[in-house]
Amino acid sequence: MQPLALSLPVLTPDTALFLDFDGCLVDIAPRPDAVVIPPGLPERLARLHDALDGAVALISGRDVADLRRHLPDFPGAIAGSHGAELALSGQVIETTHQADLDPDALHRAAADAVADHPAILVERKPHGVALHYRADPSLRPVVEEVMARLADANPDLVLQPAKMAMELRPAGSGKDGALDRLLAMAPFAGRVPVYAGDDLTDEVAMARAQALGGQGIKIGAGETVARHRLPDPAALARWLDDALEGLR
Ligand SMILES: O=P(O)(O)OC[C@H]1O[C@H](O[C@H]2O[C@H](CO)[C@@H](O)[C@H](O)[C@H]2O)[C@H](O)[C@@H](O)[C@@H]1O
Repeated sequence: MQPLALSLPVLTPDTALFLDFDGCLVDIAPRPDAVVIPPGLPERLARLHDALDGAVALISGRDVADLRRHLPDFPGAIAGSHGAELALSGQVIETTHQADLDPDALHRAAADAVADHPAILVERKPHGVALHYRADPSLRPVVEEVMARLADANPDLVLQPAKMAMELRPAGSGKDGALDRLLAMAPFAGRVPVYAGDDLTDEVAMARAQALGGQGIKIGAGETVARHRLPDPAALARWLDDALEGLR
């Protein structure tokens, strides 16, 4: 494991800022629909968007519509569904579809497979499905077995371990690819990426940001490739506020 630098990156006017959502901008909640937007978060994001000339993006495993429900006024780009969706200026401009993926059928298959375990939450996703075992962590082996079976039956999807959950996401999607796509377009192109995230899915994106001369910030505990760490979303919020002062 790489030693983590004690200092945090400095945001400069040529930074491109990439922020994960669950566990990074908002605290982890018992269920996906129970997350609480911290007071001041929408305003903080809007101010960052202004200070960085629009170069602020959300990059999440959630789909774009879900993120928009939680942050309806977020003015920046959103890469949703682990990068399978990309939205700029309120429009989804790019979607990676699996021609033969029927999300309803996948959701039904997952729900049927765990019907004997009501503590497992089945999350329907437009590009896959997630099974959550947060309500009863002893059910993790059940979730892993079911998801491995569903992955075998759906070769266009890949398994993605998450926090107290397993997901199936489109093969070829990923937050590193989302970072690359955004960095190839205005207003992100030519800027230095800074990526903050808390989960396994963020590791490839933080590695990519650092390989491109930028920085990764791991939120919370756990092994990471990131050179920097903050303990929780509240600490990230404080650091972002300080960074905003420096950008004025
Ligand atoms: O990429 P992210 O923005 O971090 O999203 C990753 C997944 O987050 C959600 O699940 C996680 O957060 C839930 C709410 O705090 C929590 O209950 C769950 O245990 C976590 O795994 C979301 O439900 C997924 O769709 C996202 O892919």
